Amino acid sequence: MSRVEAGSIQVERVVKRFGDFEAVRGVSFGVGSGEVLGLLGPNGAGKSTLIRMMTALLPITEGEVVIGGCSVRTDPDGVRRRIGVLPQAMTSDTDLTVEENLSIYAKLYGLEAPRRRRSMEELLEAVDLVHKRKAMVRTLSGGMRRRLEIARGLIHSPRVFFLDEPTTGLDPVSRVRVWDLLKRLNREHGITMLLSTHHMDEADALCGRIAIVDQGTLVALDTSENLKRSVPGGRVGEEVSPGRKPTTLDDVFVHFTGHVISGKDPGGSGAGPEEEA
Ligand SMILES: Nc1ncnc2c1ncn2[C@@H]1O[C@H](COP(=O)(O)OP(=O)(O)OP(=O)(O)O)[C@@H](O)[C@H]1O
Repeated sequence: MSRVEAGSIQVERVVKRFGDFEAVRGVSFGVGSGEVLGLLGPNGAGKSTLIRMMTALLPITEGEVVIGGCSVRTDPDGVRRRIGVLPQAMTSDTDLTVEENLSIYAKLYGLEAPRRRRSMEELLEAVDLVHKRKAMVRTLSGGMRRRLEIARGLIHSPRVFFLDEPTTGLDPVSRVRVWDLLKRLNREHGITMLLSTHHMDEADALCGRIAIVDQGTLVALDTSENLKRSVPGGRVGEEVSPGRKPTTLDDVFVHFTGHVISGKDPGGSGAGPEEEA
């Protein structure tokens, strides 16, 4: 299989029904290998349901998802091997060390000892936690813990990484640090990323293209710039005339969904500041 295929995602006419309720209503889109796609939408739009189907956690009612040439319907285990997942909630074990958390996941994925050691070393380096390898997770700052969980999600070298609200709850410094890490992982390793977020600045900072979902339907999919231009009267960058404000992704979001953005907490809550230089 070529590298291009290994990191690609195809979502074809995907439907999810819970009883009579259609939470996802025939969504189709593709993500190219190495692309970073943002998934935006108001609460209840169907983002999590879509991601849970794409990550083989929830059966698809109709349609198909193919990741790296592997069907979620017919080969969910194959999909699980090809993808990494960063859940919204922090799920690392606080009573284990950084290294132990990584090691458990590496073993779960069946990585043999030499590859396990190599992968752990590379990732500890990548997420800048070498100096914390023996630290108990409960002693880490929120930002460090999130970086550990990013490393954990990549322990088996997946070509595709799903991230559910990767920086929610982090303080501003930690958020930017996680953004920088994700950008570097994408740039240097070509990892395809699909991330859901409630933060327009995050989508703008990280995502090559942005998909907006509302009431189970894909209502827009394009680059941030093109989305801004597509809003009536939308102006970006140098096109902005003096005295006029540029169109923001917030404006785009309101235009396509009729909702104002929820969950705007770039100041974070409760995760504590970074404890390191
Ligand atoms: N297991 C379930 N049974 C019934 N309805 C469900 C189930 N899971 C989700 N839903 C419904 O499907 C719709 C989409 O929910 P989903 O969690 O995917 O939205 P979301 O876009 O991720 O929202 P949020 O941003 O709040 O996380 C909602 O109306 C939700 O109540």
